Amino acid sequence: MHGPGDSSIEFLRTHHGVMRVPSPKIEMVVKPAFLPPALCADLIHLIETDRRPSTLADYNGDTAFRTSETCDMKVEEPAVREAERMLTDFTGINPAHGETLQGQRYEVGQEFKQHTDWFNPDGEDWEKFCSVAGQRTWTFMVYLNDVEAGGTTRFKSIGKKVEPEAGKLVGWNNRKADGSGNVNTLHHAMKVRKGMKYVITKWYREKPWG
Ligand SMILES: O=C(O)CCC(=O)C(=O)O
Ligand SMILES: [Fe+2]
Repeated sequence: MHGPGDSSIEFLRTHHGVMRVPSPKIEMVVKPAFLPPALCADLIHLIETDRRPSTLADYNGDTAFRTSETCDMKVEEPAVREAERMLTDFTGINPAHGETLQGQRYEVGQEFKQHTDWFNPDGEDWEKFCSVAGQRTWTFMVYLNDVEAGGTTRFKSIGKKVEPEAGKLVGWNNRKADGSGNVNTLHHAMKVRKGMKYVITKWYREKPWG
């Protein structure tokens, strides 16, 4: 049995249209057309009107590491509430374990270089980011638009590339069976070559968030 901050492949596969990425190294699913086009458009509008330069939890000295812009999605907005509700139904995770839904916007040339979403328990930022809510359990992100060129999310160690497509969801377990971080979740949001890219991301924690 898994905890309230956790999802499972078995549960996710009960939803219509969910594909498991066929790799024993990672628990990962893709579901095309998870969010309807009108909701994607509303979320894009919110990101457009309220964005700031993205930050890094573990700053590594590379100012070009994450060049996108970020929006903390406000639950007062009906579109955000609807997306949150759909994510709760889909993941089966108690929403109290979710971080604030985050929007991302990438212009041509912007990217988020290879990283994991889980934190290193031996790193200096563990205390700051994980002492209360614990490790990140699952990541679920949704592409909000079709990108003209580029913007692929590449998982190098499993040889998987996920192409942006309006409404498509991708989700993965950040941990191995023993609860430690899975290095096979390393991923790179590659540079947008043409057009713009918008995504929303939901990260879940072992313990309740804030
Ligand atoms: O935009 C993407 O394709 C991935 C974003 C990402 O990895 C993140 O925000 O942690
Ligand atoms: Fe990431």
